[in-house]
Amino acid sequence: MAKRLGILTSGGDCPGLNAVIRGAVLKGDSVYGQEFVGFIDGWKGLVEGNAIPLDRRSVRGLSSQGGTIIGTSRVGPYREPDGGADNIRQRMKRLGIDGIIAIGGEGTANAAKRLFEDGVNIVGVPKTIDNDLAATDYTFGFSTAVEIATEAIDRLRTTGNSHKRCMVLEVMGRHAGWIALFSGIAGGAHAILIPEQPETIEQISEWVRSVVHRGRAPMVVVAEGFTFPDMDQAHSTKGLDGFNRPRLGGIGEVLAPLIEEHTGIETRATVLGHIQRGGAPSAFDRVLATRMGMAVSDLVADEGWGKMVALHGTDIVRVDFADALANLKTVPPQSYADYRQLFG
Ligand SMILES: Nc1ncnc2c1ncn2[C@@H]1O[C@H](COP(=O)(O)OP(=O)(O)OP(=O)(O)O)[C@@H](O)[C@H]1O
Ligand SMILES: O=P(O)(O)OC[C@H]1O[C@](O)(CO)[C@@H](O)[C@@H]1O
Ligand SMILES: [Mg+2]
Repeated sequence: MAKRLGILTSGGDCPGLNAVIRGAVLKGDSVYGQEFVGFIDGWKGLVEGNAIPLDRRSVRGLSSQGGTIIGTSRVGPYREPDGGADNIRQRMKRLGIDGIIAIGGEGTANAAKRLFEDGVNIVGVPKTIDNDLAATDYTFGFSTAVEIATEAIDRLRTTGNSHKRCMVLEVMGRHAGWIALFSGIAGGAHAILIPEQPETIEQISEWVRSVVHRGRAPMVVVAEGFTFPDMDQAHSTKGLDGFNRPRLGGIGEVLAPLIEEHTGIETRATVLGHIQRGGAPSAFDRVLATRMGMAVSDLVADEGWGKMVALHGTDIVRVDFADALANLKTVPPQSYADYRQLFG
């Protein structure tokens, strides 16, 4: 049985990461006698051998804390000169680590899958506020992000109503519009624009005008990955991230003046940004993250290398990395079409 485990958090942070760490350490310690270390700043800490001990005392009170106490980064495990499976296996041997628990999104899971195929003992826990991992029905962090975005919509509506303005709220969602869709429905938005379905400015303006004709102030929610039909990639003016992908954000600021130009209605944009990723997790996310942490302790006790824990219905199950990564979970066209009937 694997006794000494290294935990890392990789990719964007997400409310609930600390609750996973706490759940794993508490269950591992009390049920299996497992010991844990935390690698600092994701794969970087593993590659550089930078680890801190994680015992019961160090995870005290963690389930309500946002962020990750062991840090995160977008540095990959194959980075030269110290990365790669051989170096990592040697590093683990030197530190007496039997297996790695990688908590992260799709990129982290892809890196973990590759390490597993190269002979590293590794398991995964899925995380992302975007909720776009097909492996699991919900990821922790998503509920928190939706709560924050919904509160933002509620607040924007009172100021929009007072000034009779059109308000545009931009939320995260690179490939999937789940945060936009859920918060938009919860907040009664008049149009919800998601990466999965381009819409023309003419259509958006028609929805906005019809709201104004009813004497209401329009509320539009747009995901950062939304595109107009003539755009071949999402709006990006902020350079590349650590893994050379365009940093998104700012489509709301493009959309607002276009709405104003096409409708004559004064329009303001707000970009919610990292506020939706920071701070305390919702109660739902704390519970989900704690359950996933406890389940991953069981998984390593069974030496279920190459698998991730996931939520299926109300159960926490185990899935192979390969199956988990087959597809991204995007908003189904039919589901969007149903809600779209309510726009305007
Ligand atoms: N296919 C891959 N092979 C090896 N390493 C990868 C692969 N994909 C991603 N990585 C590494 O793993 C890191 C984490 O992935 P990424 O930055 O996409 O975050 P993530 O885990 O998907 O979380 P987020 O949801 O915030 O994007 C990347 O920055 C990159 O260094
Ligand atoms: O600012 P960062 O850390 O690069 O992350 C931004 C990205 O992270 C995500 O929230 C996914 O975690 C995306 O929606 C967004 O594009
Ligand atoms: Mg990613």
